[in-house]
Amino acid sequence: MEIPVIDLKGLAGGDEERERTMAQLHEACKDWGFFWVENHGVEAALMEEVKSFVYRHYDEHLEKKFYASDLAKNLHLNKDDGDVLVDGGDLADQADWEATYFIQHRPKNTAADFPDIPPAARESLDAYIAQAVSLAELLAGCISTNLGLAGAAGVVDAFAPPFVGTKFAMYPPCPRPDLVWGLRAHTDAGGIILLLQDDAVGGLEFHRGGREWVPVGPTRRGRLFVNIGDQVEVLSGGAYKSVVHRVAAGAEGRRLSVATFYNPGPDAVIAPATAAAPYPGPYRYGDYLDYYQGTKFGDKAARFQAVKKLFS
Ligand SMILES: O=C(O)CCC(=O)C(=O)O
Ligand SMILES: [Fe+2]
Repeated sequence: MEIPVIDLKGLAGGDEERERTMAQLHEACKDWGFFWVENHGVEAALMEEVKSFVYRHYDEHLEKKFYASDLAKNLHLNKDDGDVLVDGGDLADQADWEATYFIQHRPKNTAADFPDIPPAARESLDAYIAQAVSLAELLAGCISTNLGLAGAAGVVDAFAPPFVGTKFAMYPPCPRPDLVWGLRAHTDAGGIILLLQDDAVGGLEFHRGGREWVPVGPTRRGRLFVNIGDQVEVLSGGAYKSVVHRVAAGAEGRRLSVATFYNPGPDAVIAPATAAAPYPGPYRYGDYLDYYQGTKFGDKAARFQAVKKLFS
């Protein structure tokens, strides 16, 4: 089965078309937890400008540092000596083969803290983020409607004031993809995640139905990829699930991804739609996040249980 592709143009159509699109979105959230969107309102030219910036910034500022890191040096040693100096199992449990940086956009824009971003790139980034936030808010509104969550219970109000930030990532070619992941399996802590990713190199995989790993594959036709995080699962009372995903390290070609997280603000209070659901809440999102930092690569159900005990 193919990952759903939702054409968001339908939301602006007549009643029937809009209803059909809303139903497609509901099915994608309920049955998959991840999907592609097209006609999403984020300009293709801006997407290209952001990607060019990420490549250039990596080439100029990050690549050398990355290959000088202990992780990269150890993997090269292994390869050259034909000798296993690092225990593979342990390494894959401890490190990710990725070069990343994070910029916060809301409530505060921290792009100015990065002197390496030239003004023109900064302008493209800001414009891209403004459109990405509009898209996230559109999806948040549709998700709330589909879940029957009105007013303060809806995603936008529950998250207010939202935290928005972007993780820029490059997954460099890896000499030993058998020893390490690009990014270990996890669910995302927050709300709605918009992913602008590579159109040539794949590696991202989602664990569908807890049974099979579904490769997302390179981006086609200017689409963006969307997945939902733990807070949408909690708000929905489990109607929608955040899905475990990981990134495989690849031997050939580097992979780019730009993940924009539309999350609750730290003081937002999150609670499940129905009291009967086996979910924590109400809790402060900042408390959830503190607990998540240490358990990101652990079991989600255990995390929900622990948060319930600790904070609800
Ligand atoms: O790089 C990707 O495609 C996904 C990144 C991701 O899952 C994350 O940062 O949470
Ligand atoms: Fe993720």
